[in-house]
Amino acid sequence: MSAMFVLGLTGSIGMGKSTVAGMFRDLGVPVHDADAEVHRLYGEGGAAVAPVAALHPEAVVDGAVDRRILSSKVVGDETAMRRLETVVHPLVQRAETAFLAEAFSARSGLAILEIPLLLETGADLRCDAVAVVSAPAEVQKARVLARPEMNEAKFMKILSRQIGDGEKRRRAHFVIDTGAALPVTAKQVEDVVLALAGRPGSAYARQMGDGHGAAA
Ligand SMILES: CC(C)(COP(=O)(O)OP(=O)(O)OC[C@H]1O[C@@H](n2cnc3c(N)ncnc32)[C@H](O)[C@@H]1O)[C@@H](O)C(=O)NCCC(=O)NCCS
Ligand SMILES: Nc1ncnc2c1ncn2[C@@H]1O[C@H](COP(=O)(O)OP(=O)(O)OP(=O)(O)O)[C@@H](O)[C@H]1O
Repeated sequence: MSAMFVLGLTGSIGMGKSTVAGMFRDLGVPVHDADAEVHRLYGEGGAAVAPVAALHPEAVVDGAVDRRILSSKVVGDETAMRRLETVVHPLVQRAETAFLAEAFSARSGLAILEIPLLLETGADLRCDAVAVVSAPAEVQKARVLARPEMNEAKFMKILSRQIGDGEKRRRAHFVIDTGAALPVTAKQVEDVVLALAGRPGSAYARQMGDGHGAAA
C-alpha cells in the first residue's frame, strides 16, 4: 500500500464541517474531529479539566468543563482565548497523532483531520492537502444565528478570530460547496474521495520521522 494521504478539512463557523465530515465517514474514510476531541477533553476525567480549572475555576462544574461558562470567559478576550488554546491545542494534537497511527495501521489510504482552526494554527502543515467547506455569508449567518446560545455579537467575535472565507478558499486544494442542497454537497465529497484515491501522501511520514508511515 502506498503512504496514507492526510486531508485537512476546515471552514468557518457554521459552514458545514461536521455535516461534510459525516459524508466522508459514510464513504468509509476515517475522520478525526478536533471539536469532538475538545468535548472529550472537557468531559469528566478529561485531560483538559485540571488545566482549564487552573485558568478559570468557575468554569469547571462537577468535574467537567461547562462550555457556556468558559465561553463567557474567553470569547471576546484575546489574552484569555490564547491562554486557553495553549492548554487545549497540544492535547488535541496528541489525540490526532494517535488517530493517524490507527488509520495507518488499518491501511487506510486516506485520513481526514477536521480542524476548525486548521489554517489559523498552521495545522495545514501536517496535511497533504486542504479541503474547505464554504457557503454564501448570508447562509452561514442564518445557520449560526439559529443555534441556541448564539447571538450576532458572539458570532462576530468568533468570526473575527477566524481567517476569512475568501482567503480560506484561496488556500484550499478543494472547495466543497455547502450552500446548495445536501445531495449536491455529498456528490462533491465523493468527487474528492475519487480524486485522492491511490494518491500517496507524505505528511504522515514526515510527522513520524523518516522510515515510518511511508510505503507499507
Ligand atoms: C470557546 C469555547 C468554550 C466555546 O464553546 P462552544 O461550545 O460555545 O462553541 P464551539 O466549541 O462549538 O465553537 C463555536 C465556533 O467557534 C469556533 N471556535 C472555537 N474555538 C475557537 C477559537 N479558539 N478561535 C476561533 N474560533 C473558535 C469553532 O470553530 C466554532 O465554529 C470552545 O470553543 C473552546 O474551548 N475553544 C478553545 C479550544 C479550541 O481552540 N477549539 C477549536 C479547535 S480545536
Ligand atoms: N449542503 C449542505 N452542506 C452542509 N451543511 C448543510 C447543507 N445544507 C444545509 N446544511 C446544514 O447546515 C448546518 C451546518 O452545520 P455544521 O455543524 O455541519 O457546521 P460546522 O462548520 O461544523 O459548524 P461549527 O464551526 O460551529 O462547528 C447543519 O445544520 C446542516 O444540516
